[in-house]
Amino acid sequence: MPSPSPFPTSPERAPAIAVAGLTLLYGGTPLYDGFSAEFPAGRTTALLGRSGVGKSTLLKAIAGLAPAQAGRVTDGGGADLTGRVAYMDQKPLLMPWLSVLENVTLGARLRGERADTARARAILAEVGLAGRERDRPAALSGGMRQRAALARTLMEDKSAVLMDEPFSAVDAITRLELQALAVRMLAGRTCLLVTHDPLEALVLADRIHVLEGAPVRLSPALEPDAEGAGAPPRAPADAAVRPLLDRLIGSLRGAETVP
Ligand SMILES: Nc1ncnc2c1ncn2[C@@H]1O[C@H](COP(=O)(O)OP(=O)(O)OP(=O)(O)O)[C@@H](O)[C@H]1O
Repeated sequence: MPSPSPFPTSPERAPAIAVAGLTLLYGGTPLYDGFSAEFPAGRTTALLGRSGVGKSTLLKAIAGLAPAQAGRVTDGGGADLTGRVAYMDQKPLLMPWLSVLENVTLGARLRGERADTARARAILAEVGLAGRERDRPAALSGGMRQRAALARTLMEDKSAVLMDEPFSAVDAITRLELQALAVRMLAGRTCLLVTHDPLEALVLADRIHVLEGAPVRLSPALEPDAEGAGAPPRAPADAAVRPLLDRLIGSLRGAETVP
């Protein structure tokens, strides 16, 4: 009998992610000022923007980890998202005193649940870390630590997933493999993906926004499928992807730089 997938389809219906009236100041300057946006249920939305514009802060605010002065995050129908969201930080944030396997099963143990170590091992194998389960994070390369953090996020099996540059530290081939894995595991979930790479956004996302300005504004969504590029994952060299890449690079060039 084939072994069950370590990525079961989430039993819960994926929520939309609706941000309403987000206001957040750093040093007295509003980074977000009454910002509202809705990201559709069951879809992957990529967020691009120049360095420092506020992409990570938006993800953190949605995860409840940024010090917002005002604003509400709901499923689009008024219910909050508590317990339904997995968040992967830009930095791997692994506990240095725990093994890789213990880091991946940390969420369950913090909740007082029995950790499913068989599933954790299967996910670690999927991200290319089979055989490294007992290592401490310090014994891993930067890219391996990022993959361990990705495994911990996948382990959470939430219907909404926030990922901040999840593939930035890995080599080109590993990146392609992890992108394919992400498409498989994110199917049916609501995902917000922060990336610096417009091509990565075009490979993975159903919708793409560029963040710009201070306070932040969101560009209208680019929907590659509606532009004839098909559904993700898209081949980076696909002829329909190229003009969209040019368009996104143009939007990023034209975006107001952040002081
Ligand atoms: N904890 C903090 N305290 C003060 N300022 C902060 C804090 N976190 C972020 N900022 C500031 O908020 C702005 C947006 O930061 P953020 O990390 O969200 O940008 P980003 O678009 O994700 O950047 P990058 O692409 O370089 O990761 C920056 O000017 C940054 O210096």
